[in-house]
Amino acid sequence: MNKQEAIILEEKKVLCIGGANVDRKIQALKHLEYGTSNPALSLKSRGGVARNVAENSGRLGLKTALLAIIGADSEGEWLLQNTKNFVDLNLTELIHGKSTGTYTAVLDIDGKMAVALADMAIYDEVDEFFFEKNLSHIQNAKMILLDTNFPAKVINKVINSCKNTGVPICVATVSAPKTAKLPASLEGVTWLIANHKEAEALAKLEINSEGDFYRAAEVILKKGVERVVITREEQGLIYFTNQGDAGALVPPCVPIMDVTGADDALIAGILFGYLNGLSTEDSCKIGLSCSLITLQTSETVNPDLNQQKLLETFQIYFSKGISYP
Ligand SMILES: Nc1ncnc2c1ncn2[C@@H]1O[C@H](COP(=O)(O)OP(=O)(O)OP(=O)(O)O)[C@@H](O)[C@H]1O
Ligand SMILES: O=c1[nH]cc([C@@H]2O[C@H](CO)[C@@H](O)[C@H]2O)c(=O)[nH]1
Repeated sequence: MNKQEAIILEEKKVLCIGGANVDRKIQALKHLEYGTSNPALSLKSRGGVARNVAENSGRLGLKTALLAIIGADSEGEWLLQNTKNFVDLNLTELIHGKSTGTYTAVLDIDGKMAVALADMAIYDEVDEFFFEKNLSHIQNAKMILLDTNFPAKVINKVINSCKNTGVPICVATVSAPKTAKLPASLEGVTWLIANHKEAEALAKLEINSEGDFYRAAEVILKKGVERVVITREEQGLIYFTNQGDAGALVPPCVPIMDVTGADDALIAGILFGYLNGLSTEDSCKIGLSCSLITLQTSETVNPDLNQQKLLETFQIYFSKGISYP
């Protein structure tokens, strides 16, 4: 049996492509005062959008692999050790002479991010050769999750491959500046998940009202996306599909420790619902349940997440009228 046949025989996986970072979070102990020193508490956590979605998905029981690059340094080793129990890391490469990506966020007393810095020069090392080398895995995935950490050329090639093969793909926009790396045509994209600022950047319009959220979603759909989700912090999210389904979902109020990673948990939950045959609305409710679980921990991925916890949270807040898979 050659390598190609072995890949096809293997159980298909959700392949997450993009960032794997070390997160450094500094939580203010009182309301932040700018231009002076603030008392704070520091925390190091596993991060990177693709890695976070992969870990959350793995914890939910989906067979998941990560296509990422990390530095051949102690931070990279720490990341591998803390990811390998949930995610197949065979495709994740160690790069000598480059530092593992870091994300440093300053959080206000309420757990909301005040400012964050992304030191991720390592992702510039990802080139078309890296894509070609991994093409058979991309073509044979059950589903692709693609974030916008890698260079535009690579992002473009992954989206094109999915368009040509019909492998479903979910794009996570990551940040407003990185949204600019996405191609003008998003044909072949099954899900696109963006926050308020990322949706503004992608749709090239300001979102100031309820109607503006739907206007932005419509512009994004016109680029060829099948389903778009725009998240909006405590107001939850709106979804809009090219089949004409649309709606707004508002989560319940829960005590918040740290918002970092709530979006990545939401994406993993949406993928879990979608791959289990749920509707767009119900997949989004599963996603919201996962983000509620993440908001209540200071870790970027809640180590207590599992299918049982998801089911309990989902039933408490959203069970009415849904047939859970
Ligand atoms: N304050 C909050 N209260 C309740 N839910 C929240 C809150 N903040 C975020 N969420 C949940 O997390 C989801 C994603 O949050 P948000 O819109 O802030 O995206 P994001 O900025 O990409 O998130 P992240 O901070 O994880 O990068 C929301 O759709 C919502 O379900
Ligand atoms: O440019 C980026 N900023 C932030 C992240 C990651 O987002 C996560 C929170 O949603 C966090 O873990 C950070 O590493 C990234 O991968 N790229």
